[in-house]
Amino acid sequence: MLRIAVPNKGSLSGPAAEMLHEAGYQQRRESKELRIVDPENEVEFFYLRPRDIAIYVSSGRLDIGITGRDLLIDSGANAEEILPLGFARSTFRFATKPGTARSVEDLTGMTVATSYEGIVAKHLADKGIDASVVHLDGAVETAIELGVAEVIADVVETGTSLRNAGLEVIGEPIMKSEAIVVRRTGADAGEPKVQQFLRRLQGVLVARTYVMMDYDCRVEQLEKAVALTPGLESPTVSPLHNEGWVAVRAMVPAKEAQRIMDDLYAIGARAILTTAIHACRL
Ligand SMILES: Nc1ncnc2c1ncn2[C@@H]1O[C@H](COP(=O)(O)OP(=O)(O)OP(=O)(O)O)[C@@H](O)[C@H]1O
Ligand SMILES: O=P(O)(O)OC[C@H]1O[C@H](OP(=O)(O)OP(=O)(O)O)[C@H](O)[C@@H]1O
Ligand SMILES: [Mg+2]
Repeated sequence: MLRIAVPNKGSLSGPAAEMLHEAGYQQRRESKELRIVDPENEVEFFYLRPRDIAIYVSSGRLDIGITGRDLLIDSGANAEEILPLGFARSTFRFATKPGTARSVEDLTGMTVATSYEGIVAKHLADKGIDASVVHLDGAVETAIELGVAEVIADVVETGTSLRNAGLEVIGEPIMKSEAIVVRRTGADAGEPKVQQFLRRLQGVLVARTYVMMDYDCRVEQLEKAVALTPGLESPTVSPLHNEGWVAVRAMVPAKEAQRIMDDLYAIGARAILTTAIHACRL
């Protein structure tokens, strides 16, 4: 049975459960459940604190985990990223009150409050900056106002939390993060059960980012049309009953679907349809 760690709370937990559900796995019914077995898929899910997941996986007791890239790096655990999942995207940045510091180099001698001590201490050491780090569990934006630190280092997505606290970012992002699948460093990623799990999640990612496009076009326009919809391998082209026309079917990126439909229409394609993909294996 494959043993998988899933975030039990916070920004990662809802989208992770949703993705697993879309991939056909049973998920817990109540947020208090800490462990469930999905016998049909031969998987056991452990609902753990996102911050602890890389540590459990590195111990080898759990085969796979879903966590954030920033949490993995901060933990220093012996685990590695094997698949990015595209949700809980964020940056990790320094911020302070306007006028305190203009660049990261100005942080020398200051105190930085953060929940990600591992990332911050390493970043400062790599840059050769001598600053102290104070660990806080969360809501670090308030630390400056309350005099615990001059600078914070925190997760930034929209920037609303920083703006509300009257803070501005300093320097470039320390790192970019998103939800990821982790595995113990050096563990056999080719194991069939692990591969099947990854293929299912990849299927969800593709189903979320692509749509199926169908249209009819004149044979003379086929090459131009196929250039607009090359598909993943190559589009399916079938003859129509009316001579001189073909039907084309190809997967296209969902974000570009409307533009592609306009371009296809402009070269004479008609009956252009897009449909959602519910699941796939590439
Ligand atoms: N506002 C946000 N937007 C996108 N991702 C976020 C956001 N806040 C946190 N994350 C990501 O979620 C992960 C942190 O998960 P965690 O559950 O520990 O924190 P949280 O979502 O802030 O919840 P908590 O309320 O427990 O602090 C990290 O990978 C982080 O980058
Ligand atoms: O840039 P934004 O869109 O505002 O998002 C970033 C904020 O979201 C998270 O906070 P959360 O609400 O999880 O609280 P926390 O600080 O207690 O973790 C994170 O720690 C930032 O504070
Ligand atoms: Mg948080």
